[in-house]
Amino acid sequence: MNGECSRSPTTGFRPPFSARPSSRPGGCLRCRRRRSWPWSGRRTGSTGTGSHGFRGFFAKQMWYEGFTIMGSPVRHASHLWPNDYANFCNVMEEYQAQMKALSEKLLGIMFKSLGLAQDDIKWLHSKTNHHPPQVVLQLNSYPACPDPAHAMGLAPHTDSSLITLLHQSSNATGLQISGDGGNLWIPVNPIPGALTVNVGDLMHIATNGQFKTALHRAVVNRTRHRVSMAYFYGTPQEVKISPPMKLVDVDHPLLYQPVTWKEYLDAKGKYFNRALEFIKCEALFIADRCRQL
Ligand SMILES: O=C(O)CCC(=O)C(=O)O
Ligand SMILES: [Fe+2]
Repeated sequence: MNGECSRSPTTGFRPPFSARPSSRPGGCLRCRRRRSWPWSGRRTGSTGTGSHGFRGFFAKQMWYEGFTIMGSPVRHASHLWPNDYANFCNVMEEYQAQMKALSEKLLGIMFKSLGLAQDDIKWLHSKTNHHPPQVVLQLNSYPACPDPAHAMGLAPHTDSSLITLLHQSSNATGLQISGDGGNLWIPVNPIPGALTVNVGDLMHIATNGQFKTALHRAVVNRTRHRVSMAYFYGTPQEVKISPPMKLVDVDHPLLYQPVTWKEYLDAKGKYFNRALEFIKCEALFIADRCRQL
């Protein structure tokens, strides 16, 4: 971890999870007096509401709460808004359908730009593959924070997906990206009507490092409550990801061992931002270690 986050005091803040449950979906988003969404602390397993899945890697709590959706959000939404969850669920399902189509189109273009044909990436095409790609929709909320310089929204991380399509609310800035391992951070400000596309770890593996995974973070805002929606498009559960041989030659040796997304997520769960290092091909891993001695 870097910068201001690591220097932050561990006291002085109340976490932003103070709202009462609302009976109306989105009601709290419209209410100026409420500082957060009503869903903190109800995460069970990998879906539902609460703090971020990777909070365990950081000593400090993130100024953040989220709602993770895989497939239908009905179970969690009906718990949050017992009398009125259908509209929310319909919108989320329609959004996921649109994002899926867009992700497949973008991935096709990205692979094509590397000279790859459909046959080289058969696993990508859900129509020809019996196992659908794994996808996750993550709703992120960053309430206004009284001292943004000493708080972290979402800690520096790379996404584990192939690609992530990110919608940011246009009322506040927050997303930042780093091309140099976290020394310099560049804002990626929202453009109304535009999505941000992040290259994730799986794409990095699948293209033998030609598309590089993007280190990013979200900072918080003193007066504005910011929200974002991240749609993570991954690979089918059982598929071992490794680059097509067209991307491997003497000048571009195979960088990573073949992994399924599940195996990669296990590595991410253990090593977090160093997970890619741990799935490197053994010879490269040893060479890296020797260089560090
Ligand atoms: O809120 C943002 O801009 C970033 C969200 C993000 O990086 C994520 O959900 O993985
Ligand atoms: Fe992310």
